[in-house]
Formats: sequence, C-alpha cells, structure tokens
Amino acid sequence: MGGAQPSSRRCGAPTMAPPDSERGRSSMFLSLHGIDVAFTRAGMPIQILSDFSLEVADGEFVALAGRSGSGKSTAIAVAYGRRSPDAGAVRWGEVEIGDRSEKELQSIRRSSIGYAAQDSLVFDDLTVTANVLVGGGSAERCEELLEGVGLADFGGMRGGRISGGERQRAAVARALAKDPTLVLMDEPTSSLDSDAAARVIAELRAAAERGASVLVATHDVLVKDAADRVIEL
Ligand SMILES: Nc1ncnc2c1ncn2[C@@H]1O[C@H](COP(=O)(O)OP(=O)(O)OP(=O)(O)O)[C@@H](O)[C@H]1O
Repeated sequence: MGGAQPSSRRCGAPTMAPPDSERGRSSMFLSLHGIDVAFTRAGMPIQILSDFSLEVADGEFVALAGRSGSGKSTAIAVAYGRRSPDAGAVRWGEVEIGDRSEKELQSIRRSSIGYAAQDSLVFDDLTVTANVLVGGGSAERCEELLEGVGLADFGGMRGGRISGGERQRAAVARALAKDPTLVLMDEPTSSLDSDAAARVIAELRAAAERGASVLVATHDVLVKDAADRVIEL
C-alpha cells in the first residue's frame, strides 16, 4: 500500500507544511497518542477519551468536533498539559510533555503556545490592549489583531465594560499576539455572530498560514468549513 493519498482535505493524513528552514521558525507540531481519560460520575467511572490519537502538522488548521460531552474540551486541556491523561503521550514538537517539569512546560507555553479556554479570563480592571499584551507580543501586533477581530476601537476600554463576545475576541487576540507556533482554542466563536466569527476564523487561518499548528474544539460549522481537517470525537 504505502503511497495512499487522502481522498479530500477533510480526512486523512496531516497536510504538508514548508520546512522550518524556509519559514525561519521552530517547529511545534502537536501529537496526542493513545490518550485515555476517565472521570467519575455518580460514583461510576466513565471513559471520556479511550486510546485517542491525533496529529496536527505545522501549518495545519484542525477542527475538533463532536456532540456535547464527547470530550472536546478534555482533549484540548490534555493537549495544553492542563489535564494529565490516565494513559498516553502528548508531544509539542520534539518535546514529550510528560517528561518535563511544570516549570519547563510553563516556559514553553509562554513563548510558543497560544491558548484560549472556553472561559478565558479577561481582567476587568485592565484595558483591552493590556489584556491582550498580558500574553506577550508587541503593541503593533496587538493593534493589528484587535483590528482583525473587530475590536479596533476597544483598545482603551476596560475589560469589565465589554460584552461577552468582545471578551471572547480579546481572549483570541491575546492567544495570538505572540505569534505562537502552536494554537489551542476551545470554542473560540461560541458567543459570536457570523461576522465576528469570520474575523476570528480568518486570524486562525492566518496563524496556520504562518506555520502554526492550530487545533480548535468547536460546534461551529463556519470553523469546521474553514479547517483543513475535521476530527469528530
Ligand atoms: N472534572 C470532571 N469530573 C467529572 N466529569 C467531568 C469532568 N470534566 C469533564 N467531565 C465530563 O466529561 C465529559 C466530557 O466533557 P468535555 O467538557 O470534554 O466535553 P465537550 O465535548 O467539550 O462538551 P461541550 O461541547 O458541551 O463543551 C462530560 O460529560 C463532562 O461532564
């Protein structure tokens, strides 16, 4: 067999990306291998992820879909190292995260991973610009991203004064401001109308085109349509 090609961009192997030397940046593909996660509900163990594996190549935008409760947020939390799996391995590029101390992981997260949880914190007392820059990145990049997600006029406003959808977009801008090599997001468009969602999706695509590996848990058909591949849990 060997040379089988994926039949469409929706399934099959990760897409190829230009080598690091051409992009002038380090590689940070994502690999989850053989992941098991179980929780206890009403005193009974329930298996949420069972021998679950996925890979996201450099420059690839992958949507993680599936019914409510299927384990999308859990998979994103495992990928970020926020939740330890019962079994299996997570790799950020060449780094197997189970082999590293929390301090080392924190340092990699700070420099290279853009993460936005479903409930990303926006500081009420900081301006939107300051909220974005908490995650690193330049003032210029912050301005560009705020414009991109439709918050160009909001930079000076306090986080406590903006709407839920605006907070969500500020959290996306914060995750992307340092131009991370790995992007992990949980439902980044859940509070957004289709115009605002399209803006966020354009920024996620742009991150992938710059060479980042992008994994997004979502129910949003717009995100699924924009992704290179959709993985159903
Ligand atoms: N800490 C926990 N303790 C017990 N059960 C948990 C815990 N965290 C998650 N679960 C359960 O695991 C299942 C998967 O949760 P998860 O949040 O990963 O699903 P999801 O696919 O992201 O769902 P949604 O689309 O509704 O956000 C759910 O049934 C949830 O109740």
